[in-house]
Amino acid sequence: MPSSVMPTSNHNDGHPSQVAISAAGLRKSYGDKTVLDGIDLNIPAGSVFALLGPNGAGKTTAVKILSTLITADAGQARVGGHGLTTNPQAVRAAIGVTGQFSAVDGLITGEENMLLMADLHHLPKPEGRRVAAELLERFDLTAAAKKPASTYSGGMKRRLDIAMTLVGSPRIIFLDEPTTGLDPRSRHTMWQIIRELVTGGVTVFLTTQYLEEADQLADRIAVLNNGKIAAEGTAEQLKRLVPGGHVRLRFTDPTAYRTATHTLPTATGDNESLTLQIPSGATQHELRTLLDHLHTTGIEADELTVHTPDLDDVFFALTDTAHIPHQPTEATR
Ligand SMILES: Nc1ncnc2c1ncn2[C@@H]1O[C@H](COP(=O)(O)OP(=O)(O)OP(=O)(O)O)[C@@H](O)[C@H]1O
Repeated sequence: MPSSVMPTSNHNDGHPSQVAISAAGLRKSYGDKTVLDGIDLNIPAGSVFALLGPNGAGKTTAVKILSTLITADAGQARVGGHGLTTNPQAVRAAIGVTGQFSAVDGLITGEENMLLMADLHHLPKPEGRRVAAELLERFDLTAAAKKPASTYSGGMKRRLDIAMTLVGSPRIIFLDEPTTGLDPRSRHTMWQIIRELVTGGVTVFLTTQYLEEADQLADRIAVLNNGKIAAEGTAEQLKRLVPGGHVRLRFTDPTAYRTATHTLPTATGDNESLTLQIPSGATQHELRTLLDHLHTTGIEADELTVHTPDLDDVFFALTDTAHIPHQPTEATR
């Protein structure tokens, strides 16, 4: 068993499942502002966990606590099999942290940043050089290696940051909003990097404001709101928590649209775009019932799309913030 994971009392198929990060009742306040109000976590080794929440929800605070940068006011946590308060040194040895408090020094080159990291991890010089060169190559930074990191683009800085984190071969990596501010191509590159890390057995604790990012990457997602975890589960489980499934019918003929409006009492219509929205799940049975009804009443829509709830619906249902930045997601499937 890797030293950075701990067995739980749960045994599956005769093998103990392994937990990379666990927490119970984590609390943190600044003055009279409660930021974390009793957070419980249980993150299996080798998985991606996404902590999702609006600005100021406490995501960075959770990362800082779990990576020993600050202490919680109450609660317990174990990271990589080590108690946060009883053995913070061992926790630090097991983890890597990248994100808003990046370790990249802009005044020195990418290569020098890497070599500094290798020194911090007490790697012998030749090995430090080899590891640095390998990681720079892996993250497509070899050509820029001799340039000051301050000249790097946002995407390059994030890649350097992750490369620096990997010098210590951490089994658990905290990525605090790893793609905030990146263009779509850099964001997809970062997603690919994260997937490769997980394939290599690393546990990833990700914070994000991007619903699509959590949907794409995470095995489990927790939505943080008002200091508490409002819901936790797989993307599919979370989507099932909220209503929002509907079928949309679009017409070009106003008469057909009006007829349909009268025969479908649960539908809400948009008279300008001649579309009708009918609450419906995406199950075969519900769709067949609707299609049968359309057929027997002679309604001929020009377009029919099925919309299943997405993480946007979940987010808006579970958090009380009206606006968060999000990437366009496939609204109709
Ligand atoms: N050192 C501090 N002193 C006082 N308040 C703080 C401190 N650090 C964080 N806060 C407050 O705690 C709350 C949570 O902050 P945190 O950075 O954890 O949120 P976040 O979910 O990461 O937000 P964002 O997405 O904007 O980064 C915010 O209201 C913030 O102002």
